[in-house]
Amino acid sequence: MTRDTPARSTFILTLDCPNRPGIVAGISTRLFELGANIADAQQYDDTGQDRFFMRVVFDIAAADGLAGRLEAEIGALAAQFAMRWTLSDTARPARVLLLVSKFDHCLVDLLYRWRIGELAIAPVGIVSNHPRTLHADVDFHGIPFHHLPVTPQTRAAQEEEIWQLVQSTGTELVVLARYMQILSDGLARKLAGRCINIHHSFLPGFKGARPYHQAFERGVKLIGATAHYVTGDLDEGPIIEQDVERISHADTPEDLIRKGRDIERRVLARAVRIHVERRALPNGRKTVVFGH
Ligand SMILES: Nc1nc2c(c(=O)[nH]1)N[C@@H](CN(C=O)c1ccc(C(=O)N[C@@H](CCC(=O)O)C(=O)O)cc1)CN2
Repeated sequence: MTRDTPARSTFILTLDCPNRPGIVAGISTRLFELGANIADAQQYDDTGQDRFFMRVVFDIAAADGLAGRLEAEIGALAAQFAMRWTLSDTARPARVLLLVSKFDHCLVDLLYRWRIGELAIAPVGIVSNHPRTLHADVDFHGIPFHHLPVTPQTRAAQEEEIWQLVQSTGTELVVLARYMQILSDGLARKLAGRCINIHHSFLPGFKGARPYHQAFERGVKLIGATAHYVTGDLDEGPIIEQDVERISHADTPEDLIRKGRDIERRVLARAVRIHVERRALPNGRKTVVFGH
């Protein structure tokens, strides 16, 4: 951009609504009238649910109060179509709270991708139910670390501390980076649609604890990892991303855990990117994930 070119902002609009004619025309016309340029548009018509999904990336002349005006204009149109919608300024990274337990390979991987600018996130805190000494060799780059130990007796109080942290830091996304505590229904509801977990199996196989040991006993030939939104039903939340790798009869549970670490890391990183780029739209028990 030269000195004379006026600054432009880029926004991502996502929407879903009952399907009917005129949705795309309505959105594109309204954006045109606002002086926006549509750079990318993807849509999906779920004929089974009679529901329409769309993701639009557009740029527009930067101006004070622009986001507020866009929200008012799009909100008026959304009301006509009974849309659920989100509008994000791509210049503002998502504020992310990272939760971890003993195993920090996914956490370290996310911090690396953030540090090199690959992931557009703003880590606001790291929470572990284990002490900082367990991760003594990990540089958290000044991100506040919160040791919040938990027992069955203290779970409610510990979750309240997490919730207070979410609110006080303006957290927009909570990532369970191998956080091995089951969130209560209450906290899962408060974080609906903005809490991602990495489960170390190819769901729906091997839910719950120790999935690699379950897989070893079953004699599988593929292991995998699944990133999903967290709900009150353990490991049942809408799936965002998955991947697998081949294993053999000669692999021990420790081999599966070792091979699984790389799958977990890349699946979680992809899911966080999909979420912060607003490519995942909830669709009942499933998700619509637009291309990238
Ligand atoms: N409400 C939800 N909470 C969590 C989910 C979820 O889908 N919904 N995913 C889990 C992660 N997870 C598997 O990926 C998982 C974590 C923990 C357990 C478990 O049995 N935990 C024991 C304690 C284990 C320990 O202290 O080491 C427990 O909480 O009683 C199973 C699966 C994260 N939370």
